[in-house]
Amino acid sequence: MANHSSSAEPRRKLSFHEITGLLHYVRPWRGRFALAMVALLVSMSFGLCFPLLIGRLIDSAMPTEAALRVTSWHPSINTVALLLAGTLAIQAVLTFFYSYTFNFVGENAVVRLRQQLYDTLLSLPMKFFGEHRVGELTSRLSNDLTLLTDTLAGTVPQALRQMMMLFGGVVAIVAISPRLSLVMVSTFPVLMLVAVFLGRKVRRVSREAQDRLAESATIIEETFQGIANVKAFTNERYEVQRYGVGLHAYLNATLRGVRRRASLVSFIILGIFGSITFVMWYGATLMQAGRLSHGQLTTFTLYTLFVGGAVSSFAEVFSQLQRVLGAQERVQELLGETGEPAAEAGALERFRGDVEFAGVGFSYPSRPDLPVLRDLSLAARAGEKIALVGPSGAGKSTIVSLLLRFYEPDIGRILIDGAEAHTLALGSVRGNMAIVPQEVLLFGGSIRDNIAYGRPQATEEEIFEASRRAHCHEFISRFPEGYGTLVGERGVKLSGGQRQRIAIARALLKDPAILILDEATSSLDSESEALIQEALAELLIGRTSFIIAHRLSTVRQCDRILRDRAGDHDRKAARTRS
Ligand SMILES: Nc1ncnc2c1ncn2[C@@H]1O[C@H](COP(=O)(O)OP(=O)(O)OP(=O)(O)O)[C@@H](O)[C@H]1O
Repeated sequence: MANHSSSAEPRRKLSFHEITGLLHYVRPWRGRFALAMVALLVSMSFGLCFPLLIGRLIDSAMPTEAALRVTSWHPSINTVALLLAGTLAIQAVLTFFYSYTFNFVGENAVVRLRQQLYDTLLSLPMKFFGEHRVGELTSRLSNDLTLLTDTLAGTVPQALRQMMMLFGGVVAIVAISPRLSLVMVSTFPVLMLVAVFLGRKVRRVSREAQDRLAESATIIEETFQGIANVKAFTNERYEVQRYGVGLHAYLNATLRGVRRRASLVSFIILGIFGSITFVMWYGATLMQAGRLSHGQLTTFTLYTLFVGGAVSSFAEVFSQLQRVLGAQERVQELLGETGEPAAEAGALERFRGDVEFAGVGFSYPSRPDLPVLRDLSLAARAGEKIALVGPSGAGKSTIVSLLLRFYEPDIGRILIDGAEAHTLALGSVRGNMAIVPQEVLLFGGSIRDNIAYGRPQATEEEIFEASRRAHCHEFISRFPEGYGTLVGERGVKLSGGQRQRIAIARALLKDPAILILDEATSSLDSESEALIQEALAELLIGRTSFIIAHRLSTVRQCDRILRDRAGDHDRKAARTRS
């Protein structure tokens, strides 16, 4: 997945505006960031003094005529050595400071962004989650944001550093010997042109190799997903062969890339050493003619290395910036999605529990041509129990989703206590409802936390009370750590019946006016079943309940049945009090 996305990364033009846009994320720490910048600039200035001092050190040892002509300042070897030591010490301290600060700001900025993104994602409507894959969203939260941290903490400072090296270096070499600079610079365009040309070819091939690898990964994924099929049809050989063909294509593309990369590397090494030799040769002739001192040539060579290093690092900086701008665009896209109006149950309005569906028609946004509900009408007075019965795919869960306002109906109205649901605060609508699902999902935490999920501000006593009424107090108390017992991967594993009763306790704690119950289809032993039935009876009292029913006994206890016999949307409501 990661491979694939990186290989599919489109090439894009970098604009100055976009790059500076990245700095937007560090605004809350702009003081520190600016200070780190200053430290970086000062540290680099000291770094640029280094070749100069080394040159002076050599000239102090060999005070030739040419050396004496360079400057009137002729310090002793030890003075220069001390200055060098001082420069290095200051540089070390500043480097520690700026690299720590850039990382501090980068990490903080991205932690904040992660939080913001998670916040936005959670507020998005269900429609959004129907259209995006979970893998894609977690990849945004992890990969894209990690890339952003690396850039803010690493690439931005690196780009600044290299830019300074380049300009400082070029100015220095021109100042030392314009002639020699001309010779050096003349070798550059040829080198750069060939490197860019070869680099482009390498990139194209390595992208192709990544695509081939992603394709063969897809073969593995498909095979493992359908492993039962593969084995049943004894197609193992066939799959191995299919994978082999994919791998071969990858290998061919990779080797093509390797050949090109090898020629690029050998060319670059030849180019660098060749131009240094060329420059040194010309420098040596200047030195022989007494027009350049030993120290100057050394200084010149060191600056040349600085400039060469800076130029060669730009390719990497650019590709990193390109990748991060792509990532940033995707993150911004997500941040720009419109969320649901705040669903927190702030000022909760207490509903009576009258619910009415009036001529409701609905199809899912992803499949607009396939109506799921057509002209559904149903009125439930406060406290009534409605059984939703019908074959799989009839639309029972869809009715519940509309009630919870995960989606809005295409036509018709849903009324709660006589008011149109979409005019009520979303927080109040959901705050007045609780759902006991068929498969209860417990979070990795304590049993107490899991029950309090229904009302996080509930007191300990209220939690105990809800557990007693849901018949789970007894089994929880039997655990050595009681309500503090951890559930989930690292804790105890609860049975299906126990988890259901915890979900009932959770709903009791929430004390909703409207209850949605998706009855479990799996059969439990009769004792567990009896406990759940008792707990449910307690929970249903005085609430409007929508029960997705699978058992006749449950249906019998309901006031009304909404039935879809064949999934042909021919629904009729019938009163069947037994
Ligand atoms: N998120 C969705 N996007 C698109 N179509 C959906 C979505 N959820 C359900 N459907 C479709 O809507 C129809 C009704 O589904 P729903 O889940 O409401 O049925 P159900 O009666 O609850 O079935 P079951 O008893 O199997 O849970 C089905 O045809 C299903 O394929």
